[in-house]
Amino acid sequence: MDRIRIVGGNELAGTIPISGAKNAALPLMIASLLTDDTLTLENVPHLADVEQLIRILGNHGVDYSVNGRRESQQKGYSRTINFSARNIVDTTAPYELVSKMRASFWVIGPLLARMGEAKVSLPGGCAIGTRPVDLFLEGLQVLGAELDVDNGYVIAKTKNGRLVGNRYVFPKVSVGATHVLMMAAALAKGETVLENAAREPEIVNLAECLIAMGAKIHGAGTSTITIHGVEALSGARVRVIPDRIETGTYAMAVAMTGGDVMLDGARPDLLQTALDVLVETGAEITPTNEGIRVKRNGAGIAPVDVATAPFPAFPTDLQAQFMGLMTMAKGKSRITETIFENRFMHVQELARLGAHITLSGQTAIVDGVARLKGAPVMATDLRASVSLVIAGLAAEGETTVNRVYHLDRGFERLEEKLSGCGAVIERISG
Ligand SMILES: CC(=O)N[C@H]1[C@@H](OP(=O)(O)OP(=O)(O)OC[C@H]2O[C@@H](n3ccc(=O)[nH]c3=O)[C@H](O)[C@@H]2O)O[C@H](CO)[C@@H](O)[C@@H]1O
Ligand SMILES: C=C(OP(=O)(O)O)C(=O)O
Repeated sequence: MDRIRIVGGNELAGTIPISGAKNAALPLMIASLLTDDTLTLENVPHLADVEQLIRILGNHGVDYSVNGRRESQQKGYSRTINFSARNIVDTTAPYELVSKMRASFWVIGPLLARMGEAKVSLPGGCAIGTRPVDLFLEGLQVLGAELDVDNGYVIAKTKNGRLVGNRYVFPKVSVGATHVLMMAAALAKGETVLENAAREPEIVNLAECLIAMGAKIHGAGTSTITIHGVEALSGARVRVIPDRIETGTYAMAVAMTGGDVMLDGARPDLLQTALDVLVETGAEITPTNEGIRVKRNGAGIAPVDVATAPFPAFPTDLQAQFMGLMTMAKGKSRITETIFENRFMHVQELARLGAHITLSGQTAIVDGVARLKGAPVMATDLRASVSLVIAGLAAEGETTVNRVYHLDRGFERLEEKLSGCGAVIERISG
């Protein structure tokens, strides 16, 4: 199993290119199931989750080509991929494929909308909470689906071959359920109104894609999304937005080590709350035509309290990285996780590097220390893993992060991007 070895202590300086967003690319790829035409996606990141979803879509009969070829020549770089779901040959998404990744469950929406049936295994994904799918099921039922859960599979059918538009008020904001119901409603008969919908930029990216495919959608990016179902959708060409979580992660790395880095291609509007928090910690953030410039020097890191919440608030996917940063703040900070009930797995690993963190329910109290010391640590989930990388970059001596397959799910060329800015970081294979 690969490991990442870091020798901490260097400031970061240079340019880091920001990749396409994993969490936008995945639903856009799934949207290809809605049409028998070709959906072309630009800026698709080269990540383990993307490769896994290609396999899952392939099982349904989706063909793909990368820049006109089956495989990319340039391993590890964002690519343009054409997806073609001309013939859907199988409406079952099996356990072996779906259990590896949460978002693969989302195929249930387009399969049901286009084919009138779907059998999808209950999902896996990062172990950060119980992550039920009740909202997906309730919402699809409101659109007229008949559902059964049997042997770990959701078996879904439409009554007369087509879903029927309706009003659904999410009892809780859910990114995944908003994606799924928006895709399902795009081909339903009549109008659907989704209230208390997620407002994340990835929802807006998916809505832009569906609209380019001929869907009639208003209000994506607000809490109320209205969808007038159409009979069929066509192909389109759509660009995946830059990854706001990757952007925030590298911004926090610079805030941690000090230095001066240009995050090339980053969009500040996708993570304004997190950038504002970084400014409070003492980092200098400058939006430019190319992206976002992040600098910190001198005065050290100021402690700041944060609580995660749905967009536009501070994202849960940056909570672990921010905790990494706060471990070396000049004082105490409180970090409250409100989205997932078990997203503090990084606490005990950060403690191995010398961090002082205590947990009180859903709040972590971080008492900043003057220095961290390198140690072997274990990656437990995607964002937790990268918080250990951030801490390792600032720790004295050597840190080894084990189980880096978590990192490969969501960070394209991490070692290359960081070493290009002066970090001592390498992957040790085997
Ligand atoms: C691939 C992808 O885009 N993943 C992101 C997506 O995950 P995901 O779409 O799984 O997250 P949700 O927004 O659905 O989850 C939010 C909360 O709602 C709960 N819930 C969700 C659905 C449901 O049917 N019932 C229910 O109770 C979840 O357990 C969680 O507590 O949004 C999360 C919140 O921003 C991010 O951390 C993930 O990185
Ligand atoms: C939690 C994440 O992914 P997933 O929803 O696929 O588990 C993530 O991207 O941080």
